[in-house]
Amino acid sequence: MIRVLISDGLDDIAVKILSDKGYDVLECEKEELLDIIRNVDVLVVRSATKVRKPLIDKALESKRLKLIIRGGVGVDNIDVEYAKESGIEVRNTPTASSISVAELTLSHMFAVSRFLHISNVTMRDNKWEKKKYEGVELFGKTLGLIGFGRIAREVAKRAYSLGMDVIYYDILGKADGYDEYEYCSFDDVLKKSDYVSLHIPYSNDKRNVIGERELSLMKDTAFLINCARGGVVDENALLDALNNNKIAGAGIDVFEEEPTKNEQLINHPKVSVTPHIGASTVEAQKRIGLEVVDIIDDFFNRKGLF
Ligand SMILES: NC(=O)C1=CN([C@@H]2O[C@H](COP(=O)(O)OP(=O)(O)OC[C@H]3O[C@@H](n4cnc5c(N)ncnc54)[C@H](O)[C@@H]3O)[C@@H](O)[C@H]2O)C=CC1
Ligand SMILES: O=C(O)CCC(=O)C(=O)O
Repeated sequence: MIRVLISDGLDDIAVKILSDKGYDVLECEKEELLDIIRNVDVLVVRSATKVRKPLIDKALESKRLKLIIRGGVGVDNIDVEYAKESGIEVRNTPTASSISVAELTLSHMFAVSRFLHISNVTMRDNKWEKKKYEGVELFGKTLGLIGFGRIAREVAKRAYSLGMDVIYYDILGKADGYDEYEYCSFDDVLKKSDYVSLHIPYSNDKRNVIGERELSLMKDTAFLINCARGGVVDENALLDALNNNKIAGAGIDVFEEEPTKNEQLINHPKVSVTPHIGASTVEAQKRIGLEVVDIIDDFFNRKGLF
């Protein structure tokens, strides 16, 4: 029987379909993984479980693990090269959560523009700070996207329909078929935008894409939104920029360390925070779950093992 181990959870419908199809489905906490990994064929994770060399080496003791699936986009929590060298296939679900992350990005843009984050806190403290909370409209402003892949394109479409001008930079260059948006250099996106939103993967080679230099290029009135990965932004440089009024605010879903202990950042009045919930919607998790089922079916049918 093909055994599928789910760490970090998977949508209930997907778990039921897998069981109904005859897979032996186990769910475990990440602390139990090292004990169980030798006895499974498939490992399904989200972002909390780190699949590094020690865990892969444990799996190699039995050579049973054949497939690791990241139920999500970023595979920075998996040592993909080492897994592949060890004969273990790694897959992800790249499109399933794009709309959810795009909507969260817009949510942070609205939050910081209209003080939703801070008035939710102060009103619970019996304060009525109406005069302090004169915000700005998104309409007519410029949104600058760093990275122009699947999520950024969903953000662009929505921002454009709100009356924003959209500019973008991507290491791959200008994208075909998007003439309503302007392609700019990296520095020009930072200089021209009222909102800079990051939609790039985390890379060990280029950790802090946004640091002191980049923040200094932004307008004093601009907002930085990070629903991509912690570590893409230098959190100390961001705090300095916020405290020195170098930028107007930030919306952050992802942190250098998760769960974050950066209390200065999460309690900052100019910052709207969420605990890495970009993909945490009913719809995205259902799509991810169903895609995970398809990946497992395809993999074992392809190998003639099921
Ligand atoms: N907050 C959350 O819960 C979620 C966060 N994410 C993050 O969002 C990231 C983007 O996801 P997608 O749009 O689906 O990926 P994608 O692969 O479709 O797009 C990423 C784009 O960034 C570009 N890029 C890479 N490095 C760059 C750099 N240094 N400067 C400029 N462009 C660069 C690539 O060429 C590509 O076009 C993921 O890698 C993941 O880390 C994804 C899903 C959920
Ligand atoms: O699984 C999650 O909630 C994290 C989503 C994410 O960051 C991703 O898919 O890259």
